Amino acid sequence: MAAPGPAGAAASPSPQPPQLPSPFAELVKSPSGLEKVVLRGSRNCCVEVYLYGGQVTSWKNDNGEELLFLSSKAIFKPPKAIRGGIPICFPQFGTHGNLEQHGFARNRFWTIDNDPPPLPANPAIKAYVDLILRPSEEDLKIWPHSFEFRLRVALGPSGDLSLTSRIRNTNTDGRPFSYTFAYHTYFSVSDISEVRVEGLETMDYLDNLKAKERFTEQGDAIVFESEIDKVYLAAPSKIAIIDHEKKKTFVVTKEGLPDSVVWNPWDKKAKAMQDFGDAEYKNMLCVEPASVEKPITLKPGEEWKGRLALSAVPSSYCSGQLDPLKVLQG
Ligand SMILES: O=P(O)(O)OC[C@H]1O[C@@H](O)[C@H](O)[C@@H](O)[C@@H]1O
Repeated sequence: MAAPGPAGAAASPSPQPPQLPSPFAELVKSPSGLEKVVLRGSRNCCVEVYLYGGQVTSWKNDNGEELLFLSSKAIFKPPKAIRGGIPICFPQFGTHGNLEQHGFARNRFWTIDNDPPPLPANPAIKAYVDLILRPSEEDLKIWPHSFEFRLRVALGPSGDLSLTSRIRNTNTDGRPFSYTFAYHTYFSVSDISEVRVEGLETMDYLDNLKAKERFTEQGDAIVFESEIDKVYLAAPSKIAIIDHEKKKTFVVTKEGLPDSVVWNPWDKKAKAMQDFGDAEYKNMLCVEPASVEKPITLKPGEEWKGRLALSAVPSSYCSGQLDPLKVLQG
């Protein structure tokens, strides 16, 4: 029996934080009061995932260098989604439907899922966390479908970050549902005018700045001189973001996600966003593996899987040595 406290009342044990299956994952409270899971890898390698939005907000390499962009003006207070990292757009990407822009998953509280159905085993991955989102009564009023959305965030031994989403239709009334989806990934870059994206040249895209009209990308790799908001269709499974100044290449690998959005608000839109610094557009680029053009449809009991894997490798492109095909084909 517990010993009585000073006032004679039984001492209540201090609440224990939930145990996570990975010894390299820890649940902590951020200064904003929101909870986040910290995944630790070798040396200074580290990933942070907020339960709010199921959102990765930080990915650091061995040297402790931040690889994702998070706005200095990001608001960590519901219902605002956190500006930066990797927001999850579900069940709607952008304005492709009647829901709020980018759907509601990014501003809901997810919970830790300590007993998810197994994923293919990868013994090399020691730092991971599984989250789950189910719709609330309120959510069912705006999107009348029952679902389970399981998200695994994993930090690989060489510092690679992967996100695996599994979405299951749990409707009991026999109805299918359809959705669009994106991993709205904000990369940190040295200077947007020194960046090029390879893998999307010659692709068809829908231009969000031109009423979603369809065009074909011309010429070489994508470079940035003004606002861009394009949905590249049937994009390849590997895309390279080459940062000349940092001599770094991000390799974005996607599975189950045919499209890829590329977004930078540039100066005018940056100024109009309350949670984004006026000049921050220079230091970020969104490349967002997505399924936008053709919504995904699931019948009751069916499950969809979409995976994003990110790695950051040194590049020597500025000296003209890098063969883009080597980056894209491994
Ligand atoms: O401000 P939000 O809702 O986070 O959206 C940011 C941008 O997200 C991009 O994915 C969209 O293509 C843009 O049209 C949008 O402006």
